[in-house]
Amino acid sequence: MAETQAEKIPVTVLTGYLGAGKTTLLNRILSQPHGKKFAVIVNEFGEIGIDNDLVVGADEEVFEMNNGCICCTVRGDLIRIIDGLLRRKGGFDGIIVETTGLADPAPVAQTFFVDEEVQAKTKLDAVVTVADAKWLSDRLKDAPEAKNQVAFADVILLNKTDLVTGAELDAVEARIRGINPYAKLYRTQKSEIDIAKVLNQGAFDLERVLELEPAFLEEDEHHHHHHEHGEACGPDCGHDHHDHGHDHHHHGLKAVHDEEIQSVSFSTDKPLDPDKFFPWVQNIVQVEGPNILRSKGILSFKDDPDRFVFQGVHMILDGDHQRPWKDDEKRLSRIVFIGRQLKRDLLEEGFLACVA
Ligand SMILES: Nc1nc2c(ncn2[C@@H]2O[C@H](COP(=O)(O)OP(=O)(O)OP(=O)(O)O)[C@@H](O)[C@H]2O)c(=O)[nH]1
Repeated sequence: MAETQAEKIPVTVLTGYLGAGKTTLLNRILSQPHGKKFAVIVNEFGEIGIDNDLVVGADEEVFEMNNGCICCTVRGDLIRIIDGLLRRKGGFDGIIVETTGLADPAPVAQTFFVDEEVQAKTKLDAVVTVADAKWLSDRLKDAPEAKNQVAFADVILLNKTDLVTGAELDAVEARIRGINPYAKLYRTQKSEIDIAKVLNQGAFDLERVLELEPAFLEEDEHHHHHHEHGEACGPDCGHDHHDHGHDHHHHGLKAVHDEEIQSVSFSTDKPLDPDKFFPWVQNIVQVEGPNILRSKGILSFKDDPDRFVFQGVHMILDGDHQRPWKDDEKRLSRIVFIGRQLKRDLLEEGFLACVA
């Protein structure tokens, strides 16, 4: 039976470069008393699942695609997860897909037009891009996916307005407008926005996407490129190579390789010494800051009942006690760095030297 547009579940794709404020926005959406039931799909670029734990009220409705390889698996994985969601009883008022900061939104958006089953039951409502007012101009120069994220947006949150001057803000807004004059744009701090401006936009305009990327709906067989991404694919990278053909040539995904953006992550079950950890991490992001785009960690400190969560964007670090470790929870300290030319051995040695 044919379903009308109205009966389809709206899907919001939340994108934005590393550390721009996507998770902050997601948490806002989930915390507001809207009385709606959302399914959240979190896709992350990293070897260890951390994003999932940072989402408030994470439960079985948070699906993490911890595939370590953004380009090749995201679409197959996404289809599998959405198929699973659609089979669940009760249904959802909406699906929110938070993409990795490095993702080109094109293949994600493509999912909702190419897969028949998904297409029958869902509709892409809007691509919402969170842009970092402080770093976006730099990323537009060196990261094609940052440009694509702006280009694909229906709604743009120009976030972190507190970190720039009024003149800088006007300049970055002008850059955005040069790339995407159509999107609704809101200036925000801590991604604070009325969710009615983000959800149920009915804004995704396929025509405009086709204009930007004429090859958008082309099918082809080029799905053997994942090894270009080297570090991104671990030995347990669960690729589904039989998934729907997707086309790397047309989506600028090679840029991920060309720029050698990679992630390294480490973990230890031995408690850390905060007096060793903080000086170390502060120093490393100062020294390696330009190369470290993003860092994050969930840490267990000696004699501390609370989980400590920290995040960094370049050399700006932010951290806090999150909540007590649960009795049945493994007190594992995990840390992830995403960046260019990362010195894995140096980082690992430094991190492990913080054990109490
Ligand atoms: N100064 C400032 N910091 C902000 C603002 N919004 C978010 N942050 C901080 O920026 C960091 C990154 O925010 P997240 O919401 O985790 O960003 P993200 O886009 O989800 O990051 P990834 O998932 O790593 O790509 C956090 O430490 C936030 O607290 C803002 O408006 N101003």
